[in-house]
Amino acid sequence: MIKIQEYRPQSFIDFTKEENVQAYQDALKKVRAELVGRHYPMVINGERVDTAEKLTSLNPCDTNEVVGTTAKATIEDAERALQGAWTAFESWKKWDMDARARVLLKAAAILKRRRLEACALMSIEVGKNYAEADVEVAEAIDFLEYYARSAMKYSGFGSSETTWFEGEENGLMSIPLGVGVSISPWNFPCAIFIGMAAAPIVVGNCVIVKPAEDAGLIAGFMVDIMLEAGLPAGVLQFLPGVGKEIGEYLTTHAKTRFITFTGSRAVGLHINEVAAKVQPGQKWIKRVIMELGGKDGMIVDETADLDVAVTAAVQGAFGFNGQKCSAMSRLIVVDSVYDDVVNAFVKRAGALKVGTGEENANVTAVVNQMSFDKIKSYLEIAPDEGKVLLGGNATGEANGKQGYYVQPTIVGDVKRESRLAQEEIFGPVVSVIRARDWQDALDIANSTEYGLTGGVCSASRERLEQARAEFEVGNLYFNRKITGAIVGVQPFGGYNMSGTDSKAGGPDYLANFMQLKTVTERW
Ligand SMILES: NC(=O)c1ccc[n+]([C@@H]2O[C@H](COP(=O)([O-])OP(=O)(O)OC[C@H]3O[C@@H](n4cnc5c(N)ncnc54)[C@H](O)[C@@H]3O)[C@@H](O)[C@H]2O)c1
Ligand SMILES: N[C@@H](CCC=O)C(=O)O
Repeated sequence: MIKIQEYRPQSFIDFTKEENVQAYQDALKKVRAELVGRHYPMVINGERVDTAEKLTSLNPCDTNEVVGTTAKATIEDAERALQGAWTAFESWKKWDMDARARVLLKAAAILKRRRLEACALMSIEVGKNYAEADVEVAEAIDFLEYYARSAMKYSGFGSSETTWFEGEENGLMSIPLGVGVSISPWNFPCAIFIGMAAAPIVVGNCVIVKPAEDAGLIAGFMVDIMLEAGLPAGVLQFLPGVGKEIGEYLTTHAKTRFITFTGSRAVGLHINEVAAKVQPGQKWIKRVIMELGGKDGMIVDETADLDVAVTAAVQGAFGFNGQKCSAMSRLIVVDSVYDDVVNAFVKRAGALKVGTGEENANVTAVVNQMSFDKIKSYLEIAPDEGKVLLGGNATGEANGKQGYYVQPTIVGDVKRESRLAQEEIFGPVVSVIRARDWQDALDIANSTEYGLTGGVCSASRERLEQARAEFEVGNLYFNRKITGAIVGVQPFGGYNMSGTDSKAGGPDYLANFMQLKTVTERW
């Protein structure tokens, strides 16, 4: 077994220190000189292969800027990648678990050295500010480090415990599934992208990775690191392309053994449906692991520390412009403290600066035109569904730059059953809902079809214990923000329509990508 230190999450960079801000700005210059304008081809069977058509990544904070391009895979490319991955599987599955884990550890080491480059690239490609980009790259390093260590417990015959039985040897072997497809979103294009690839790979599977259309460059950057770390040809097939085309082809394909998907509820449910249909020649029931959207609520009751609650609300709602599945999009406040909480929340959110990721603004542009239009459509109905207390406009401009800018928006007295209170908007828009009392607040919190993150700000032990038992979410937080789960510390995944609760960054996550074989030998 490899001798390595116990897993410890990465610490975050302190951007209150001038030298760290300077280092970030130097990285932005380096990335602008070396990565912006670059083209990433596909990687199939270890070869870089290009396509006639390309996908273009735009800077959302300055839509006049093309950040770079990737190949746009065709159905034929997808077929070749799938067949090639099955060939690679024949040898990769026989690699020693430690040897596979070593590739992840090496990739983590390279990423640590290139940490600020990865951050800077995301500031330009998806508009993350410094802290948001840093937290994400730290998470990507953590996934690699954590899954490498987790894999070791599945090494060898009898790696899972069975009960002793006289006269026999019994053992439970964990074996990889085969070739799967990993389809990722643009909002965590480094951490989720690499976490969903590294986990199946380290336990012996081969994976076709299909990044989101808006974030192909950071995905290409991460693939380069995995290859530099020594991943053999065909184990990780990089297939940038359009979800509705190659994503659809691969999820429907008879030779796809598993699908790991993170993205919207609509696409996730569609994939779940097509994957369930058995295709001619298909030998297995496809395993589907999916993490979807959220409409996450945080309750503030009359016993809460107001300052703690408002800080948690601002961080949870507006971090990366509310473009997190975990974002606090519903603030549920009990009537007796409603005015105090909401006034303080509006005041604090009103001080947030809107601008580019590169300028390290608090709130930057949302990712693309479709997202901008969708958020705008919710802002249009906001005055009918509540009282707009802050923002309310999709300006499309900030500090002279054209981009997908939306003002931080707070809508008060939103009705609990309204669209604003029930549908995932995925932008800097918060619905505040007035509850009669604590029990009413908990009922409102549980009144959506989602169940990803949730929070309670309260000093009442009794209420916290009730929420621990009754708040229906996969990740529940007390007296802090409801975003920012750390690998190994807060395993992440949702209930109900938020997903299959696979708990990325948790102790059992790798089991999603293995099948168990019980072997008995009578002596
Ligand atoms: N629960 C979580 O852990 C988690 C984490 C991040 C994001 N999300 C969710 O992701 C969503 C935002 O991401 P998005 O806009 O990229 O989501 P999306 O569903 O639009 O796209 C996700 C991926 O699916 C692909 N895709 C689209 N149609 C497809 C099809 N028919 N077949 C196969 N693949 C297809 C896309 O190309 C993309 O790579 C939000 O709903 C957010 O809550 C959830
Ligand atoms: N894991 C992240 C959210 C990922 C979804 O967008 C968090 O905990 O905030």
